[in-house]
Amino acid sequence: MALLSTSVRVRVPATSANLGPGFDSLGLALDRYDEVTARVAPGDVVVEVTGEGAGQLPTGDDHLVVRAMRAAFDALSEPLPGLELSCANAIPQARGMGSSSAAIVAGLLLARELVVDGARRLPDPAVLALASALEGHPDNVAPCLLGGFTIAWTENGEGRAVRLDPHPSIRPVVYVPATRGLTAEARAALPERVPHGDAAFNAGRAALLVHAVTSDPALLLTATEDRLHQDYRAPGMPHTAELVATLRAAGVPAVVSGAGPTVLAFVVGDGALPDVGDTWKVWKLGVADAGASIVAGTMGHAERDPVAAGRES
Ligand SMILES: Nc1ncnc2c1ncn2[C@@H]1O[C@H](COP(=O)(O)OP(=O)(O)OP(=O)(O)O)[C@@H](O)[C@H]1O
Ligand SMILES: N[C@@H](CCO)C(=O)O
Repeated sequence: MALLSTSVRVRVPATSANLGPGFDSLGLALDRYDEVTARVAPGDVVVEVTGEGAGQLPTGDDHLVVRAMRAAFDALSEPLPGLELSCANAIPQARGMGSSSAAIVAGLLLARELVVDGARRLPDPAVLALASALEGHPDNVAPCLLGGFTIAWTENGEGRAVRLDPHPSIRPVVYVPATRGLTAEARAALPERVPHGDAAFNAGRAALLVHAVTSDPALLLTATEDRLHQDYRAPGMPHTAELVATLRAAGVPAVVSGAGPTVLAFVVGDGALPDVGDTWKVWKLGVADAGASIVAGTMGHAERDPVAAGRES
C-alpha cells in the first residue's frame, strides 16, 4: 500500500465537443468549473454533492468520480481507500457541456494526487488515455485536461490530443435548456454509414475549422457546418435544432454543443446576438486556457501548475 495524501482538491472545466464538423475530435474548454475535494477517511465511500446534480446524482460507489478514482487506483494496483468526496458542481449534467468528462478527469487526477509515490505517478498521456477509455471518446476529456482548443484522436486504441490556442477574439456563448439529453441516446440516433460526399464535406469543414478557430474567426460560419451528426439528432432535440438554425440565419456561428441539447455560439469581438426569448439560460463564457488543475492538497501546494497545459499527450 502506497503512502496516501489525506486531502486533495481538483478544479475541472466544462467543455464543448464536436464544434460542428469535428465529431468525436474537436473540443473547447469553457471557464465554468466543478470543484471536487477528496479526503481519505475510514469506512466506505461517502459523496456530498452541492450545486448542479444535488439530490439527483448517486452518493456512493456508483458516483462517476468514484468510478474514475477506482479505475486509477486499479491502474496503480492499489485498493481504493475509504473516502469522503465533496463535489461543488457548476457544470449542468447531461446537457452537452462535458459533465461526465469533467467527473472522470476529476476522479483520475484526485487518485493520482492521493497516491504519494512519484515512481508510479500516472503520466499525463496515461491519464488522457484512461479518461478517453472511460468516456468512450476523447473529444471532451482532451480540452478538460489540456484547456484551450484541442484536436483529439484515437491511436492503437488510446486517446491522444494536441492543444492549440483559440483566437483571442472568440467568445463562446452557451444556450442551456432545462431539459436533459444523454449522450448515449444521442449516439444511438446516428446511422451506421454515411454518404461518402458527407464525409468529404465534413473533412473539409473540420480542417477549415482548425484554421478559423486559431487564426481567422471570420470563417467560422462556414467552418462550423456539419453533415455527420446534427441533422440525425435533430428529431430528438427539435428546440436545439431550431435555435441553431435561428442563430445561423442571423449570421452567428452556432452548433449543437457536444451531444446536446445545449447550443454553442461563437461571438467574435463585439458581435451581437439576436434575442431568443427566455427559455434558455444564456451563459457568456470565456475559454478556459489552462484545463484541469489541482487547487489544494495536504502537501502544501496551494496552486499548482495546470495539468499538462500546452503539451501533447
Ligand atoms: N459531476 C458528476 N458527478 C457524477 N456523475 C456525473 C457528473 N456529471 C455527469 N455525470 C454522469 O454522467 C451523465 C451525463 O453524461 P453525458 O455524457 O450523457 O452528458 P454530458 O457529459 O453532460 O454531455 P456531453 O458529453 O454531450 O458533453 C449523468 O447523467 C451522470 O450519470
Ligand atoms: N462526440 C460526442 C460528444 C458528446 O460526448 C458525441 O457527439 O456523441
